[in-house]
Amino acid sequence: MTAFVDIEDVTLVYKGASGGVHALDRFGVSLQKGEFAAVVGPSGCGKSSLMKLVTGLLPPDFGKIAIDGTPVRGPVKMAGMAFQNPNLLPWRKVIDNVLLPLEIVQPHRSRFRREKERYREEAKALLATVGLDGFAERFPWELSGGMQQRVSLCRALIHQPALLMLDEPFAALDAFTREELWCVLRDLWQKIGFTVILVTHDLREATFLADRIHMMSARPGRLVLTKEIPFPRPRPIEVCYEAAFTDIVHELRAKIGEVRKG
Ligand SMILES: Nc1ncnc2c1ncn2[C@@H]1O[C@H](COP(=O)(O)OP(=O)(O)OP(=O)(O)O)[C@@H](O)[C@H]1O
Repeated sequence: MTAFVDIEDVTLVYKGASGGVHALDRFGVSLQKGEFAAVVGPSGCGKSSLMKLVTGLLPPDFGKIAIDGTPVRGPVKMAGMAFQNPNLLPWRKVIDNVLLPLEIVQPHRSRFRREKERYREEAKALLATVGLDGFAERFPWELSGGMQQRVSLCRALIHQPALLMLDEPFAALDAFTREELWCVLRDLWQKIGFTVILVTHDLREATFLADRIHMMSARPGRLVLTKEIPFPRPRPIEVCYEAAFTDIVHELRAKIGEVRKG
């Protein structure tokens, strides 16, 4: 089967006055359509750089990336993105933050004015799916951090991207809210069926959510191992408290420890 996301042998060097930073070295993984992948690794190993390459915000120095068979040569329209900071615009209501990509990304942009009511209904339905029914007309600063991150997920998904790129989206949340949001993401993914690349430091998060976890070495980031997560779907949150789950987390933690020491 051909891969939906194919990252092949990518190398990235940030050029600078002091000789450059070798961020990624011949990194490669591939994802099937609808797969949930997590990328973990020591701090500074090049995880965010990988996200920039896959979304076409930076070109690799070597190697190639293709999405759905098309080489990435510039910003990728079929990707939605969410980051650690929800980055909502404080002067726009929740619904207008969610609608923002539709004002930018074609073909929605040309239709937006004409079909605004339909789009607003879609945004409200998506907000309801993440538990924010009735919050569409609020401003971001009236919402908790977890609620803002739910809005950020809706904004990433409103244009129905085939690929969702997440860079530490839950890192700033408390442990309970984080687990709640894992379930929100799990449910959205199961309902809609997009492909996900999740960058995270949290090994429990990766093990709960992902089909496969890819571990990177310390910088320059190389692929060290790929771990298949065997728990059946749908996964209840209780799986995180089972011995088999904890064993995987410990195994990954030990491996990251080795990788950090080089
Ligand atoms: N624009 C840039 N110019 C120069 N060096 C950069 C730039 N962006 C990142 N780097 C360097 O590239 C390396 C990889 O950075 P990156 O942010 O991709 O790592 P990361 O794994 O996401 O880090 P963390 O886990 O701490 O978030 C780091 O050494 C970083 O300092």
